Amino acid sequence: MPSKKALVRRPSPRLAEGLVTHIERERVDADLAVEQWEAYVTALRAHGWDTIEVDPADDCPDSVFVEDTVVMYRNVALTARPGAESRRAETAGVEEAVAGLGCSVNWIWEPGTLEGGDVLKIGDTVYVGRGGRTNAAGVQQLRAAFEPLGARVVAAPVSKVLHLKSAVTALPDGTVIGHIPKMDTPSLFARFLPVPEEAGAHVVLLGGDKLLMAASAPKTAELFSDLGYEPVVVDISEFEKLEGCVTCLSVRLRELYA
Ligand SMILES: NC(=O)NCCC[C@H](N)C(=O)O
Repeated sequence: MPSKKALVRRPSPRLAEGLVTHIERERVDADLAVEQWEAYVTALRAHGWDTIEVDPADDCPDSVFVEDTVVMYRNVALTARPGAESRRAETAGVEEAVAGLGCSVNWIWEPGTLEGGDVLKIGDTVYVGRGGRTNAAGVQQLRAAFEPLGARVVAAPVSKVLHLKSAVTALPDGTVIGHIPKMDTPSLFARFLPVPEEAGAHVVLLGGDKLLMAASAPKTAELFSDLGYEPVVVDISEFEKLEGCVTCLSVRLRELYA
């Protein structure tokens, strides 16, 4: 039986100090951010996901972006080693949470760096973005951790956006979706559908035809509806000001062993 659990982490009171790399800093409304985060968690729960709150990391401004701290493959959790030093303290609480769920835990070690936002899984293919936050040693360690378990790891250069999944994610049938101006190498993906908005490239698969998407991609939501999908739209404007997207606010655990 596949599991439907998702890790989430409440925003830090220091959220507004979060990192920005590829965009201009804008003022973040911390209260609105908490409301948006609660609505995001509610949307996951409404679609059958059992959400598990990782202990908050109030001193880490970017800790709400929990996806970056761990990568799951089957029952194995690979604890990330963020390329952003200010984010390294985030991993301890997440490691505790996944160990508590019975996962086997593995680590990215120095000199490797890797952030979960750079890892896109489509079946047993694991795409990994080599860019500002994930280095070559991180890619090698990801291969060493997951290829013996049956994964095929494909590395993709990322230079225009923060993470691989800022540029591409995938539909339930495995079609990769991306906004071409933000992609380095669209030709890497055999079955690819371009989308008209940057935020349209980000979907969280909720199950069946349902796609969790940001309100900032209305044209892409229309495109997906027209293709027979059901967009579930959430406003995450305050997280987008910090280069966050719908994927980065949770880690879905679909193959727990217990
Ligand atoms: N996976 C993601 O899209 N993570 C977003 C992280 C945003 C955060 N401000 C950062 O720069 O690390």
